[in-house]
Amino acid sequence: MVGYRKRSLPWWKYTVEASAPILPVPVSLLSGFLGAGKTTLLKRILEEAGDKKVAVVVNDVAAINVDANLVRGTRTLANNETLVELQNGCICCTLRTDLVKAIAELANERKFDAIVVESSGVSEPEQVAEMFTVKLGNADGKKSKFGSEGDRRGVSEAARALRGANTLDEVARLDTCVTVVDCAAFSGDLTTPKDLVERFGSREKGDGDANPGDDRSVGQLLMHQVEFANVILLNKCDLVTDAEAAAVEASLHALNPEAEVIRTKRSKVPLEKVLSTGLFSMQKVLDSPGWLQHMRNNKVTQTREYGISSFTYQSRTPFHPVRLFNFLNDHFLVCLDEEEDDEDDNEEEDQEMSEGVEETRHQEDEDGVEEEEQGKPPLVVRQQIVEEKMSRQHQNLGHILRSKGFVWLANRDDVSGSWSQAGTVLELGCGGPWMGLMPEDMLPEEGSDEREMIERDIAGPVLLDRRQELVFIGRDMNCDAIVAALEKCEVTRKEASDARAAAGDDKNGGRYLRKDEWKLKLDNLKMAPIGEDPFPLWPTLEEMDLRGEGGDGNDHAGQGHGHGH
Ligand SMILES: Nc1nc2c(ncn2[C@@H]2O[C@H](COP(=O)(O)OP(=O)(O)OP(=O)(O)O)[C@@H](O)[C@H]2O)c(=O)[nH]1
Repeated sequence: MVGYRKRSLPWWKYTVEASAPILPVPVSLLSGFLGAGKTTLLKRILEEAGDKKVAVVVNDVAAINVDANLVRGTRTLANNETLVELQNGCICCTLRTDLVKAIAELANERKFDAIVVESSGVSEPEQVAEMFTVKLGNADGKKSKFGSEGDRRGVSEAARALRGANTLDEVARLDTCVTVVDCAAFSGDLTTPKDLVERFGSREKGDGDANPGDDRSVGQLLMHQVEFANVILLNKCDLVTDAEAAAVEASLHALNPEAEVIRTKRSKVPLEKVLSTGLFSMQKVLDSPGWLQHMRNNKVTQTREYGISSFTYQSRTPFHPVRLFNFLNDHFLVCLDEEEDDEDDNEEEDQEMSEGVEETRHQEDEDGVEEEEQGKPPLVVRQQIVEEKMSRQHQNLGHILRSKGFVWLANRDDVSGSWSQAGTVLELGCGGPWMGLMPEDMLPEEGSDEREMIERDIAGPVLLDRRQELVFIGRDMNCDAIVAALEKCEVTRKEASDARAAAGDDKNGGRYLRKDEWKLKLDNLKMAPIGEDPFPLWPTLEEMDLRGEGGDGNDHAGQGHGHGH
């Protein structure tokens, strides 16, 4: 028989070990639009936390932290909970290092069972999540290259707060991303013609959260918050009928099938659904958007309840740029970016990317804002334009909530187009080189899932992976009409032959070309009489400098298969 000897520890060991929470402390990140119910949820968490010690970090972009005052105004902070206010900036851009510092300091107090961060309405949870794994410094006091020059002090302060840890997640781990959605405002926010300042108020004027230089659309921001969530609270259900709530719930399930969607009134939810759930993992949440799952699983169509459906449009014929633009412009507000991201502009920013942090668009300087605003029609006019486009869309195609993927434009054979639509706004810009043109050693490892997906897309040595692949998620969508409309945008054999003939390649009117080859080298494609090529120039393969800092294989493997926000 094995002997057993009872050992006792000195009393101080018991107290320390029994009460000090083990690092890393779980962090819940609350996102959601202005007025969705985040502060209401936060107050509820504090009121119902019982024995749990919860620290809160509240971010208000304005100089006066209204939310902090609201929380402080309740009796909820009576139990030694701590409230940290981060104001005059946004935790996903200008206050990133302040956030790391605040969380690290709270975690190192070793008295909290959980930390809850309430972000401002305009912040993107993905940008906050990235901060947990950014290397800020190490025990030797070395600092990583991170942040803009002006933020070096912030970086060293944050690094110091980590007390020797390299990354925040060594002391505090992101545990749950909760997005609160206002059920009554969801559809309106997706289709609003308002810009962020009109929707959220202006930080500059001190009446809201948005930065006047911020060109993100309201619908795209909402979509990012919904897609990057483990738990979605569908709040304010008291303001809609059951059927309306069910329809929004079905939409959210389609947009993010991995998230748990919980209908709430006044953000009333069992705390175990939002605290210490253990649900967050970066890979899982990046993989969770409905469009990506649809694309990955190679699903063609899927029908759900409440008229929600999704399908993928696939084709190996390029679009005629003018016809495509005209079709899009009839049904959406079209934004044509020259490049999907502009973070590759200089070496320093490349370095930041490699550290896992990129400059976000809403901290851009505000140069040119006035000019842009001067050119913008007044809201009533934009409202009218949107109503016309939406009514045409609903009548011809149904309600398209979200579509995403990439496109092949005739006369741009080397570079894919990246298509991202949320509600009213559709963005189409350069999506990087086709995978088939990437040097072999820059592709993901052979045998990996990413590599298999790329190989699956290669349609032969000429066409390679050039194709249209677009996932549509919507309500009462007329899939046949969408497919027919997109097919009409494709370049015809006659147009291609004429284009080749115009380039002096007219021996047989193009007929000597193999079936797949007539789709390529259409630089002389005729745009008139229907118009000029409306798409701005995209960088060429040479300009992209595939082997440069910005062109690593993994990054581009993300094209179409990664998160692609
Ligand atoms: N009718 C109704 N009102 C709600 C509900 N939840 C919150 N509210 C109210 O909506 C308003 C905004 O709620 P908040 O919790 O402050 O929203 P928030 O997301 O924190 O908003 P910001 O802090 O401004 O970004 C408050 O007046 C709440 O009382 C709900 O479920 N139904």
